[in-house]
Amino acid sequence: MLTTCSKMVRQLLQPIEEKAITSSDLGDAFPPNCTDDALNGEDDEIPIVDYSMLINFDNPAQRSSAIENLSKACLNYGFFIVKNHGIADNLITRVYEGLLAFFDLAEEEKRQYETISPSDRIRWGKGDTNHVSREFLKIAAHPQFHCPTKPLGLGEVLQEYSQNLREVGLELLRGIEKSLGLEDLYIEKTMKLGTGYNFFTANDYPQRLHSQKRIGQFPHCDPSLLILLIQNVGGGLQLEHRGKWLNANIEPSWIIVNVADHLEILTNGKYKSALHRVVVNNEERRVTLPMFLGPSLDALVCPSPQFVDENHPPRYVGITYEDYLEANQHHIIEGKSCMQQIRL
Ligand SMILES: O=C(O)CCC(=O)C(=O)O
Ligand SMILES: [Fe+2]
Repeated sequence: MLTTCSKMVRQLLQPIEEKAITSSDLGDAFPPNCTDDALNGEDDEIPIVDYSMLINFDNPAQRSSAIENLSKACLNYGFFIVKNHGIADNLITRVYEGLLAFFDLAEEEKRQYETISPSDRIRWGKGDTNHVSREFLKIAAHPQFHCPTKPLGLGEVLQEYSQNLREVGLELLRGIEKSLGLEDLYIEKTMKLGTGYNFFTANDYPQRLHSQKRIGQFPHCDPSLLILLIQNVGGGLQLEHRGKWLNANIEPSWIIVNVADHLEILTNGKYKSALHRVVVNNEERRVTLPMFLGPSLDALVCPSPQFVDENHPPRYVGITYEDYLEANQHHIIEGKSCMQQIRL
């Protein structure tokens, strides 16, 4: 029944053509002349969540205060920095080293991952136009973990990091469901997180020698429930907050988390998917690793009854995570947003 419903929705989705990016597509967020002023972000504060307080179950006052912070951050910003997450600095350093070593491989080694077939769980690509310069590696990490075989050891490091990060992400979701007044494990159960589909996108933005090609990624939102990102050097990522772009000046050992499309759908728009973009730093090569912590591919995601009443009608069509990811002929490793198509 659910599958039929989701299939019908899928047929209703109008394909959006993917097109090459040109300067005329830059929109308000990136005016065609791309002056430095238009690309600059502001250094306002970003909310911080202390993870060690969130998991301090022996100290209810500390845990409540962390949940309160989570709640304000999700409601007023849609993003926050996580400190004291317990993932060893040394493991994070090895992740950056492994990714840099992958991107440093000869191009013919990486090209084997360029194909776009429905069965792909690893995908490599690069873009280098007038405005954008980025190389990426996408890998599915859960329920099955996939990784290129070279460089040696990358798979082990990423898998260990992925397991650690997943635990942090699940704990954050438990805090979030508490902040929303939902029963314990509500998100885990309804989104079938035991088989939750998680993927990574590793991004490599080369250093810039000129003020052009500063755009790493155009403004966008992403699918999944939460996105947990680390970056080897500060600067680059900007998140939209009340009409301003805030610089995510986070240290290599911190995690920046943002609310993504499927938490917006589940909460019927109470928590909003965070709009973000990347404007790269001119001096340093920057590697980032967001993890997209999502529902199970077969989970039907629709506004939960707790957020729907006479005054708050459902704002989104229910659709399985898999159908959402595959809308517009995208494959599930692509991770493209299609919120505008499911808004009611
Ligand atoms: O590299 C970044 O800072 C952000 C990456 C991102 O937004 C993405 O890969 O979807
Ligand atoms: Fe993104």
